[in-house]
Amino acid sequence: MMKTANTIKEVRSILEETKGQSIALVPTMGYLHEGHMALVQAARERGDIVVVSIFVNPLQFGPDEDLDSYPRDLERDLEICRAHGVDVVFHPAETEMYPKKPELLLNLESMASILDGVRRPGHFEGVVTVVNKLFNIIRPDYAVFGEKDRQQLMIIRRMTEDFNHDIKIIGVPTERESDGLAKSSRNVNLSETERVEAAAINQALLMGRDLIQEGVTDAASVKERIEAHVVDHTSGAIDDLQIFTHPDLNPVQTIEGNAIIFIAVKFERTRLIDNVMVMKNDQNNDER
Ligand SMILES: Nc1ncnc2c1ncn2[C@@H]1O[C@H](COP(=O)(O)OP(=O)(O)OP(=O)(O)O)[C@@H](O)[C@H]1O
Ligand SMILES: CC(C)(CO)[C@@H](O)C(=O)[O-]
Ligand code: BAL
Repeated sequence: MMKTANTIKEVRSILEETKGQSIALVPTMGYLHEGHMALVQAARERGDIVVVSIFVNPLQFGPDEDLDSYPRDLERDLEICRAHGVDVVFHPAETEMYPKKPELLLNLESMASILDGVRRPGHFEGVVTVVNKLFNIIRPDYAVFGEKDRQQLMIIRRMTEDFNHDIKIIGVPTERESDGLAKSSRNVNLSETERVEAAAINQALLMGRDLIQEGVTDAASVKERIEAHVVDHTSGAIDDLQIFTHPDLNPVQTIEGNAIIFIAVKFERTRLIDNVMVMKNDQNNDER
């Protein structure tokens, strides 16, 4: 039977009883969807005990961001977890995670000097701080994150290494709606029209990927074509659009090797992100 815990003491005592079994943690901010369940599935394949944490972490939201309108529905989330065989849900209150204003915040260097590290100042510091706390509270053997938030995944891998956490970080490919839109809790905050338009984000990325694979090497022209597609098909504004080398995340002008295209699009109430990997030397892309 699934167990739920609201306090650190409770979750530790539940996990104490599972001693000797491996633990796989799936950190989330709730309002769960099939993307989260792909993470749960990956966790289930590795760990004996699957723990899902649900915590909307205020520390990773900027003052003008959507902390208040971030969708929440704990009862629905618990039902979904139960139906997917999750063993433990950890759902702490803000006062449990931050009884005091943290004196120590983790600071980030170059990996947060691009993309959402720049667009959302302080965001990744908030993410790595809470993930570091979750790692210390749950002490998992595995922790699972989505490639939709690829920069986050890369930063968490690095934080795990820097802090010598003995935890294997698992990355899971992006789950998509049938029209290609990356599943995201925030999609519910799109208007009906925006939801239809938002399919153009992934279409544009795939078009960019195709151009590169057909031999276009000039990053600026690829970006221009992607931008034109999004502008023509949506009412959203491009907040960010960058092509970086994979896996080093260096800015690229002439695309010669593997690359990642990142995009962020702002609709009226909602900012969506997506990315695709472009493997130049073989056809083994991680996306459709
Ligand atoms: N479509 C998806 N496919 C795979 N993993 C996903 C997907 N959406 C979210 N995740 C992963 O789920 C974990 C928890 O993410 P979170 O709770 O913020 O959900 P989200 O849908 O990304 O919400 P948001 O709307 O805030 O972007 C993260 O590791 C994230 O990368
Ligand atoms: C990893 C995470 C749960 C930390 O709050 C969050 O950034 C998310 O949901 O991706
Ligand atoms: N999915 C990343 C969490 C955030 O946007 O704050």
